[in-house]
Amino acid sequence: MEAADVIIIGSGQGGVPLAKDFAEEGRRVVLFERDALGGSCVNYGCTPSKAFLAAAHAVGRARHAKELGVHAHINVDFPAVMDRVRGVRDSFNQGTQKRLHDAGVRVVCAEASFVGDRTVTGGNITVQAPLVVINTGTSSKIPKIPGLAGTPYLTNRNFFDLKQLPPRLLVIGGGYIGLELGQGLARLGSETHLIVKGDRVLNHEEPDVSEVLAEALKRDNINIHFNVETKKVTYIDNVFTLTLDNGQELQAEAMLVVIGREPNTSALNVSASSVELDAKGFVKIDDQFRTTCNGVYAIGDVANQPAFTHVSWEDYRRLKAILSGENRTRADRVLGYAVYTEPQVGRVGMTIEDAKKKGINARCVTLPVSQIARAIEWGHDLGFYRMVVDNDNDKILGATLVGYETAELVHVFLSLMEAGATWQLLEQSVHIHPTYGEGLPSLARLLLGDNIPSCPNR
Ligand SMILES: Cc1cc2nc3c(=O)[nH]c(=O)nc-3n(C[C@H](O)[C@H](O)[C@H](O)COP(=O)(O)OP(=O)(O)OC[C@H]3O[C@@H](n4cnc5c(N)ncnc54)[C@H](O)[C@@H]3O)c2cc1C
Ligand SMILES: NC(=O)c1ccc[n+]([C@@H]2O[C@H](COP(=O)([O-])OP(=O)(O)OC[C@H]3O[C@@H](n4cnc5c(N)ncnc54)[C@H](O)[C@@H]3O)[C@@H](O)[C@H]2O)c1
Repeated sequence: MEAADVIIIGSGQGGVPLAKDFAEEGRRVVLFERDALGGSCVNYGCTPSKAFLAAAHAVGRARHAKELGVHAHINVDFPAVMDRVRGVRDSFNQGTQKRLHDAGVRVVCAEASFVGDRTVTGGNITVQAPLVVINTGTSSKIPKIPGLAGTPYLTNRNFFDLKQLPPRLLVIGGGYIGLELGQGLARLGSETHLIVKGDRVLNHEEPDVSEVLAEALKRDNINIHFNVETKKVTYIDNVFTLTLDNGQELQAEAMLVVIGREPNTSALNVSASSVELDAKGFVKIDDQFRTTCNGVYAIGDVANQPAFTHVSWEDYRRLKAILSGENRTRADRVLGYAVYTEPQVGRVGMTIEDAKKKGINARCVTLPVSQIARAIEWGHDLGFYRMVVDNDNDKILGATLVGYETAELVHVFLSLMEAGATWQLLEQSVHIHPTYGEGLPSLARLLLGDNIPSCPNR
């Protein structure tokens, strides 16, 4: 048995900086990682998917340029696209390795499991420490479709290893990953079918967000099959055949299965400790990241936090502050996120439905992007900006922005909400013409009762 000051399990987005900081302070830190350093974000998530979408959206924009009178001849060099994606991913992965090495973290390349309350084993070593942080993330949930097991289907784990563009693609799941990667491959040239269990894509979002996205996907020639389930899969002569419950059969050379995530806790053997899991297998934590076992904390996706990199990273900052004696919690932060389809979805805070459920006296206003001069000039007609405000104190409660690069624009709301601003502050702001940002004070002006947003030249 070895002794350390800190054990980190999993090199996710919070675990890596935590390990680095503690090691730089001179503490003995042991980090267990069973797969690639840097976790999902760096190796199978954000980094490769966004590098991939850079190519896909370049094609999409070139193709849609015909609406501007520009007719492009597009030649996709798919192996070069994917080489670049893997190059970006590898550089981030190597950066993670270097940061941990330079800080003096002892990295154990092995799966870790508990053998006692603060005692962890893996890769032929057993370590005990007063502080253990679990940052093991999630993995793809795989449906029990007859015939699926054993076929070379894709998940986010192996998608970025693709070498050739599949001529045809089936995507099971109409959530974040299905839409981002499905739209991406469609734009690069795969004939794409999206299989959606319910009656809309992105079903965690407001219904009109789903409508805009469905229209955008149709414009990319994606075939969306709503209200269907998959009954059977066969894979013969390098072709998948998917039988739907309405009897329809679809065929493709590639099939992407993206129906959600499940926590990486089964290998942890938490029953050897007092760490408790919830009914879905996530690690139970309190507002200060404490598990039910003294000295053991959990951060990021595995603790059932909103599954985003910036959340796991912010968990690290807050946990570090808590461990150094500050009275911080995870409960008081304004969280946003984005979906990197085209158009994008930028979200922060509450929707009007969320506000109503909480009993808040709230209202919302919505401005179609087609009312914004910049959108008209640039030929973008899909999307809308929406803001939710509290009627009692005028504070901004949330925003949904669907349109061009709204992942950037939504930060205006993140900052306003972090500052506790009222909508009148936004209404009085003078934004630059002609920009998409100009639509935000116009949106606020709708609360004054203006029917036509006061945007120059409109
Ligand atoms: C395709 C895709 C695209 C995404 N895009 C975005 C995006 O654009 N923006 C965004 O904010 N988020 C995005 N996400 C979500 C984001 O990747 C995750 O929320 C983020 O990685 C959370 O990380 P984490 O710190 O919880 O753990 P992870 O990054 O999942 O890391 C956990 C690590 O723990 C390791 N591990 C697990 N069990 C053990 C064990 N027993 N022993 C040792 N090691 C173990 C795993 O191998 C893994 O390396 C995306 C996810 C996917 C799948
Ligand atoms: N831009 C980003 O920040 C980004 C991008 C990708 C992923 N992520 C994170 O990763 C998480 C996982 O993404 P995801 O797309 O796997 O999950 P998701 O929860 O977004 O979507 C999964 C979809 O699959 C559907 N589904 C469930 N079971 C099904 C079945 N048997 N057949 C067909 N459809 C089924 C669900 O109804 C849902 O619409 C996201 O929730 C998000 O937190 C973030």
